[in-house]
Amino acid sequence: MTPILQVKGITKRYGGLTAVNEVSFDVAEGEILSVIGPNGAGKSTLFKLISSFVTPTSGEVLFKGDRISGLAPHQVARKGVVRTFQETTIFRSMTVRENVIVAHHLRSRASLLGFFLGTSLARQDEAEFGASADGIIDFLGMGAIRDELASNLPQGHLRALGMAIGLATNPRILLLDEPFAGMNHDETMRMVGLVRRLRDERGVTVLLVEHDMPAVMKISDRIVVINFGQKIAEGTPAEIQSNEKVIEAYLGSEDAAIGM
Ligand SMILES: Nc1ncnc2c1ncn2[C@@H]1O[C@H](COP(=O)(O)OP(=O)(O)OP(=O)(O)O)[C@@H](O)[C@H]1O
Repeated sequence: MTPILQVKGITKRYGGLTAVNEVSFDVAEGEILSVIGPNGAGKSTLFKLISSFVTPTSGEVLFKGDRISGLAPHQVARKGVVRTFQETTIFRSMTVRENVIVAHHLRSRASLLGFFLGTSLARQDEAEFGASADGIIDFLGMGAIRDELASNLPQGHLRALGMAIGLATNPRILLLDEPFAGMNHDETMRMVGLVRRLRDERGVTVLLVEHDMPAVMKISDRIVVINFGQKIAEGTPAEIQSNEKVIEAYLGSEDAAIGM
């Protein structure tokens, strides 16, 4: 079966600096794959290359066998490859539900202008989007804060809202940028459970960049390790934890040791 995502020899140079260097890997449909590596290794750049926020210097990314590199980020998102958290737009003066409804307009037939002008197509979308938004909010266990203004939400809830906004675009692949950052153990475990359910119940393929090693080891089917822009290892959590190159890359870095 063709992998849902293929990263093929992708390179990104900024002037003399090679942020990502000839990285290749495949992602199978329904897989949870983490990208890890010391600070500055090139993980965020790799995510931006996959979601087409930056253009590769060379190499390409294929989604379901079609090249997506070179498309605009919104075109890639419409195809179903959605990056969330760092560049998610949350309208702080809107409620949780309103934010999730507005996010549906990325896949809307009517334009966002139509939504504000109240055209009939937009009104039809509105009813459909309201029901879908409620489904997502319930799925994420956010029912109690449905009508809360985003400006009143603490960090953990804002993150959940970021995920709800990502889900509103009906992704086939969700790219999560440090989903556990700033969370305590209980919040992290709750988020781990949610990501698993996303895959199990909605069939979403998940790629994540994360520094929280215990969470990465718990959640991932497979891990890709990047150091100085290059892929140095790829394998199951158990394989990665005992990989000499990986242990060496992490020695002396700010991140906690790879083992637990
Ligand atoms: N827009 C840019 N212009 C110039 N250099 C950049 C740019 N974006 C990233 N870099 C450089 O590319 C390298 C990789 O950065 P990147 O943010 O991808 O690493 P990272 O692994 O995500 O780091 P962290 O874990 O600290 O978030 C770094 O040396 C960074 O300074």
